[in-house]
Amino acid sequence: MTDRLTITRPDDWHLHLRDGEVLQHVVPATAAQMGRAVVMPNLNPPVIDVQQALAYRERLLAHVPPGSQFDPLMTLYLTDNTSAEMIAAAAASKHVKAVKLYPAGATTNSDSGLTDLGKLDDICAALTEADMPLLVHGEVTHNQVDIFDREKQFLDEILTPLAARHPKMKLVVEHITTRDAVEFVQAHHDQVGATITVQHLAYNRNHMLVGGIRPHLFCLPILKRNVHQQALQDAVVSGSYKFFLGTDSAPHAKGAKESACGCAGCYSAYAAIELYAEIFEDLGVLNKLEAFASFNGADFYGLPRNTDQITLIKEAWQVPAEMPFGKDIIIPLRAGETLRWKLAN
Ligand SMILES: NC(=O)N[C@@H](CC(=O)O)C(=O)O
Ligand SMILES: [Zn+2]
Ligand SMILES: [Zn+2]
Repeated sequence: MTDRLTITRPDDWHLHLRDGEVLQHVVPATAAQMGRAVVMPNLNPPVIDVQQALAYRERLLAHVPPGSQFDPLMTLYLTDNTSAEMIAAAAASKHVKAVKLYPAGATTNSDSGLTDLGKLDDICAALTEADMPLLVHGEVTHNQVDIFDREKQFLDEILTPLAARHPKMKLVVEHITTRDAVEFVQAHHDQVGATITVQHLAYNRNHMLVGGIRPHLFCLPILKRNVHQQALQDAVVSGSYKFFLGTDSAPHAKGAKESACGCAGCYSAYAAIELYAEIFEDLGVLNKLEAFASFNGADFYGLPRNTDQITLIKEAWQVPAEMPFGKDIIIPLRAGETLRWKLAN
């Protein structure tokens, strides 16, 4: 039985850190384990240009503990006003690594998202030119489309033709949740990859809805039926280099989740690598954790792999029932439960 696992330091290729006083909690949590994280730009108001991204990065760096080399990789939020010049400027900056597409209204703070997807072609041409990836929250937002079908419909309606028109553009389908998305990624060339979260590997919609509604498992895209969870598990078991770690850790205060109109998002960053390790072990592929967590994403982005290592120890510990979150508290994923792996420090 493995009771110690040393791997190259991982990176989180999809992370929400928010802003303001909660940074004192969430930045050190990720910096304790990840070498880098792709920081999502859906602040309110969103991060739309290089200047804002660099200013946000400074606010993040102010909370990185001394001695940590944690490097926040910044993203720009695509709006109807994003221009090819703004993308060229982002590519020329050292710290902006990608552009994020939120269809307007798709998720938390996406009201400034692209309303006219017809504008995407110019953006994609500029991204291809800059060799910068387009990150997508892949869900359509039409009222008539069922929430469980929104990812598949986005793939069929938007991403399949877009990838065909821009075959050289790097495209990351973020936080995939369906068998359709796994097949989409597998069917494309190496320029198309995907992030997979802890919650979409560990849960399906029954976990969220049977025996009572569990608001802390509500995230977007929403948890799907078990055959889709199985397809995501098969994708990581396959060891394909097209899939990589992206927690989509998306913290919201307890009250914002336990509400008549609760926010979407799970807080997993506090123990991201431990949570993935447990899942990979359950799937019998602990030996594939390192590539998923520490190699595939860096290779996809064309960035060097981290050179230092982390060690996980087989040591049971209990996740706190709640954690401080600025003036609020937050209920982490798996609150009160026992985790099997612990990061050594
Ligand atoms: N994943 C979520 O459920 N929520 C994210 C937004 C997102 O990534 O779609 C958030 O910012 O809260
Ligand atoms: Zn999203
Ligand atoms: Zn997200």
